[in-house]
Amino acid sequence: MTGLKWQGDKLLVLDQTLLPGTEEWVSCSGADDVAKCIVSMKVRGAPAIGAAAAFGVALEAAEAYRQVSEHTAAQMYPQLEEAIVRLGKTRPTAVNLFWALDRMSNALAECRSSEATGEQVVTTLRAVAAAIAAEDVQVNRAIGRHGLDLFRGPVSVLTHCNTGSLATVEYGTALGVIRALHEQGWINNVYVDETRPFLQGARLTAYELGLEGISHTLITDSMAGHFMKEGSVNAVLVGADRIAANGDTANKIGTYSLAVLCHHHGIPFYVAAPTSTFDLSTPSGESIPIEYRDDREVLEWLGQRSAPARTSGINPAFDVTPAELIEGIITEHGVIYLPDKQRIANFFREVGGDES
Ligand SMILES: CSC[C@@H](O)[C@@H](O)C(=O)COP(=O)(O)O
Repeated sequence: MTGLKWQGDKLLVLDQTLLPGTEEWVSCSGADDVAKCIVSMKVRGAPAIGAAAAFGVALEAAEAYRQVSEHTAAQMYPQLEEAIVRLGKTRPTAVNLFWALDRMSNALAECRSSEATGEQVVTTLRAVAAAIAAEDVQVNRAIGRHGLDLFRGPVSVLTHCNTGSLATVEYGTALGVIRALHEQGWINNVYVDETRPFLQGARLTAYELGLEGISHTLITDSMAGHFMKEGSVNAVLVGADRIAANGDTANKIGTYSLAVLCHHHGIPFYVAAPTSTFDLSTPSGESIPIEYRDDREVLEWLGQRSAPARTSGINPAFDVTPAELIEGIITEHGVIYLPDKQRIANFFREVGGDES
């Protein structure tokens, strides 16, 4: 399954806020439509946001090309630069958004320096966006394969938030590893944290696992320790929104608590993420920007106030897990065991990634 359908002249976004009850696709024809989908969480999950934003820039190029009278690329650039800025302001934590927008920006700069025609700009940006989406699927499948190296046979795992096809372009990161384990017949059960307050686990992960026929049990976030203590959980697998140069990892709020619980119970805690989720220019988790969302997500339940009228709330959407609590980061190029600054730098040197 996928939550993004690229149709060349438009992007269809599966409205994730309505799942699992209703499958409704929203049609986007420009960067603003895509930005609104990201802000309202119709599309969410770090790699999915990146791919959607890239398509948003490509759609804007077609829109700009239709509007310019003489069809010269020079007239299109200000509109496209504005679109990139607009998309970059949608959500602050998931670095894949900025990674994808940088790729689109670089493509635009190349068009400019090669004096491309307006039509060539449209074609180029469409091709780069489509490549970002296609690569994501391949990368997730590779993460799934490398994740198998960590296991020898049947296991029960616990996961948090949604890291599946809906959070990516297809297949998923942590959920991709779970899919790969399931394909081996190695999943006894998946404990799915409901993931308060937005319920990505209850609404989306349970939905995806159900579609795949993967055995799963929904729990509230606060039950994780109980099931670890009774020996029901063999490993925890989560995704990431941004990984700093020293391995500190920002992910959905509640991830840090899971890592601490794993440490206490001697359960391996794994992060599954593409190399595009590493931000090597951020030295440690302290500098990762954390998104604070509307307090009403905490103070209300199904749109009805559940807390007393005068009670205030606070809603950080992500937390940071220190690298020392992470047993391994599963990437498309292999696993970085016991990640730290040196091991991550060595890894990127070996795989030939950008270390700037
Ligand atoms: C492959 S997804 C990794 C993370 O993006 C995911 O676990 C997560 O935290 C998503 O947060 P969200 O706020 O739903 O966009």
